[in-house]
Amino acid sequence: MPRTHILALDQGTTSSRAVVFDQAGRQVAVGQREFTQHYPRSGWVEHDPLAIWASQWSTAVEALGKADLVPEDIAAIGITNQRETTVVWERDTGRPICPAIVWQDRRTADDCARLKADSVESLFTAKTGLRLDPYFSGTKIRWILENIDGARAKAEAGKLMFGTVDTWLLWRLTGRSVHATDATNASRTLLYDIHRGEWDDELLEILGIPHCMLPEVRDSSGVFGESMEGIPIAGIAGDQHAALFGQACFSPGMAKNTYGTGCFMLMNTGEEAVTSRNNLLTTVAWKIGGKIEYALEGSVFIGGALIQWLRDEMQLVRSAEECNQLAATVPDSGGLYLVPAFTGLGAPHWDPYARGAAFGMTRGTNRAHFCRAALEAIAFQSAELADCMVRDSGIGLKELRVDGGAVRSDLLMQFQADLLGVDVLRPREIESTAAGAAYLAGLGTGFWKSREEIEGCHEIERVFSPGRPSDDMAPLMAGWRKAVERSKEWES
Ligand SMILES: Nc1ncnc2c1ncn2[C@@H]1O[C@H](COP(=O)(O)OP(=O)(O)O)[C@@H](O)[C@H]1O
Ligand SMILES: O=P(O)(O)OC[C@H](O)CO
Repeated sequence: MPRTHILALDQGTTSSRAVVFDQAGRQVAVGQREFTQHYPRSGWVEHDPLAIWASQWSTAVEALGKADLVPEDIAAIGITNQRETTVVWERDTGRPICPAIVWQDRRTADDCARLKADSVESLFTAKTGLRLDPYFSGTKIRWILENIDGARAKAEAGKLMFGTVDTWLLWRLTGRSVHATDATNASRTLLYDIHRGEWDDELLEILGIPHCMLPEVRDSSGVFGESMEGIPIAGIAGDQHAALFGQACFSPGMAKNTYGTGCFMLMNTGEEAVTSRNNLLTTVAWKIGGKIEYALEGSVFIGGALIQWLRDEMQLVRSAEECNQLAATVPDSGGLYLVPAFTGLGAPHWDPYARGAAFGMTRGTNRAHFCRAALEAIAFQSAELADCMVRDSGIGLKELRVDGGAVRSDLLMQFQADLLGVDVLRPREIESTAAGAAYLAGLGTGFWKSREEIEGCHEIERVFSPGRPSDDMAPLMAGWRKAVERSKEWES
């Protein structure tokens, strides 16, 4: 019997998802499960690696069940994942030695500041395309080696394994036999030279991380191993890279923005690793057929999570939909700006000490204004990224492809188009991340033959065109920039 479907495992920050795709690239079933976030101290964010694994596994079972398929129907598995989140486990027992340190975690801010004072940031940036920020895995690994009893000795003796979440899932899926990652995930660790395409011994030495802990780095598309059910695992990419692929942004200058927990804008720059002069990151778009293609990236830490915060912590609304309905009852935010620097600020500000703030409140400020300001904040942050990207690449943005949970908000999409002054294209399947993982796995096994075939699977559901003159938008953007400046260096 021919294998007819691809299974994408999309391990996100707040939930694990499994999505089954058919040959036409259409989603036929989805399983999704949230798992617990742990905030043991201010600025710390942790996950239980076993909860990640259990939730991911159960969503796969759920999705196959919903699609009425058995493992023998699946041609390949693609894995895509929250990036940078750091897992360290024992080679022998498979037991994690501590909770996973999540990408949002700021515990290594002081370590990064010390490294900056040692003037090594330019070295890290030149090799990795990143910055010395607690966001990335490198200083998180060092924290574990220095703070978990016996970890350093065990690591040096080859008894510990490091992995980003893709590696952790791959290792479990293959019955603990394959310890590997792909070049996109490696490019988020601060340890990988994106130009040479290798782990970098000089950076490992500076951070005191033994090479033997690291996974082998492979292409993003191609067979990594087989799951215990005999399904080839044939594609791996960090979620933002997978979304770029899933949105068929295959040519230089094409860009996408994903509105999930955070917002991540990536622009394909082809074979050229463009160095940013505007505080963006240079990253691996994907590695296929042994060839690395690159992207510029702007990473905003809190996007859709601001809406969750209004719902869960502030209890201002019962759902994201209600937030949108309320926001639509007012013509504007009434001068209110919300800066969601809950875990510091990412691109282009890079301030781990910034904290969330609300500015411009008056006696007339109400719940609807908060909802509107929250949606607008997501768009303002993304507009700042687009501005930097255009200046860095020298390529004018022709359109922006969007995806992720928060693009369900028409109000947000329209406001984004108004701010950017270009069309915002929302695809039929807003889960581009999962689609990208599926495409990479499908290409890796011959299920799909070419990028052209994949382009044919990509359908636009709605185009939001700019509807307001730029003269209206410039003062709003100026107000946003003022608010951001005031939220900086709050905690020190
Ligand atoms: N209708 C909506 N309007 C605005 N935001 C929404 C809406 N629906 C979902 N969201 C936001 O989208 C985010 C979830 O998107 P998703 O792509 O699933 O995130 P992740 O992969 O980061 O877990 C949540 O933060 C949620 O608040
Ligand atoms: O889980 P997401 O979709 O918010 O993505 C997280 C990013 O990969 C972090 O860099």
